[in-house]
Amino acid sequence: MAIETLAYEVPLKKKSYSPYSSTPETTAELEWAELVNLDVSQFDQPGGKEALAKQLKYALHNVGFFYVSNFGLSQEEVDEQFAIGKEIFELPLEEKVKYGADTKEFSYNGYTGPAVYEPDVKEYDPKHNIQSYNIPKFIKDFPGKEAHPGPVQRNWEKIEYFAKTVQHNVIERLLIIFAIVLELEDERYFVNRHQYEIRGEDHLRYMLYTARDEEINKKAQELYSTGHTDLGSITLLFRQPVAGLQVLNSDGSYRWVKPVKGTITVNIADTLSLLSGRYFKSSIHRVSVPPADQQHLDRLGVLFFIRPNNNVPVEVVKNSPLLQREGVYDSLEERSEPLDVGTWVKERQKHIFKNVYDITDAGQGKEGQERNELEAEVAGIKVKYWN
Ligand SMILES: O=C(O)CCC(=O)C(=O)O
Ligand SMILES: [Fe+2]
Repeated sequence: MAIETLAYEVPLKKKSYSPYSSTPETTAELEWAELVNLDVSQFDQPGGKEALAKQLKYALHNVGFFYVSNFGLSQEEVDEQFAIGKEIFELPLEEKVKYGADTKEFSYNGYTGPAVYEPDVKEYDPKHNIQSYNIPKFIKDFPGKEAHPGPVQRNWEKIEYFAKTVQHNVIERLLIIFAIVLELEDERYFVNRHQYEIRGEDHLRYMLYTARDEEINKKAQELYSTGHTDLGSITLLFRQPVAGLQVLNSDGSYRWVKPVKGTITVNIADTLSLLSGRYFKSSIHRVSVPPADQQHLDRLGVLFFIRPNNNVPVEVVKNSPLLQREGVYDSLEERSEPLDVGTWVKERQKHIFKNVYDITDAGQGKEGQERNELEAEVAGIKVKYWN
């Protein structure tokens, strides 16, 4: 059976953009995580999605990270997105801040960087060298291209095509695979909770880590970002070969996540984990300073942060034979009041803005506690941050 017809239109491809040249891979000997690679072009073959579910099951529960390949976008189309990101960050700061995210509303959409949310942030603060430009879904709830800077305006149709192709070829297929893993009668259970046309706080993010001096890297404990879980359903990372991303292994040590050409790196995030009764693992990850031969390179990424629709209740999926057998239903956290995804996302973003960025020194919580001790309750849900 072919994937259901699109509920939204994928616009036609436009003429190609000049590609952003790739950098060589690191020659450093690093401990890489071993991750499965899902060939999502198998999805529509007979027995394809069931085979993919089988392949993914262990990683979903135990690892929370995997790769996706053959997703129907050429390397050239991916490179174009890196070129657009590069052009955005090369704009003068005065121009970028015109499109600054509404941090008072704890929104991420638009430009963020030290100049926007923390003008006096220390240069060794993990957030000092990060800039992002976030674009929400291409739906009527969000402003059109006129609300964005030149490089986004000029490439609007291309970005829309890219985002919707990813939604159709990767996200919807993964959501069906997740339902098959849980043995749900309704394979579209998660798809129906991630409808493109319905408001949700998903976004496409161009993200740049600017290379820093050795001395500053040392003060920052050799980290670009400290350990965390993502808050949405899944995160997709289109990457260049600059190593940095690390996942916390079951033995308590971090492993590097290799950028593999032709793949998207995917990780499971908190909200999907919550919907699965925490059976799906929201992976703990961080970004290290790159290995010595890449430390001088700026590190650009193109990411998708996927979330369920705002009107979806944060509640564990019912009637999963797998969750039943695994005893997940017997040990669920009680909730006294219903919570919807929109409220949860907003409260969590507020918490991240107020607490996670408010660190007095690299690697420490604001009251001096170690970062791996940071634990809080947000909208009645326990959240944690790690070193
Ligand atoms: O840049 C990366 O590789 C990962 C970024 C990340 O973990 C995040 O933005 O949540
Ligand atoms: Fe993350």
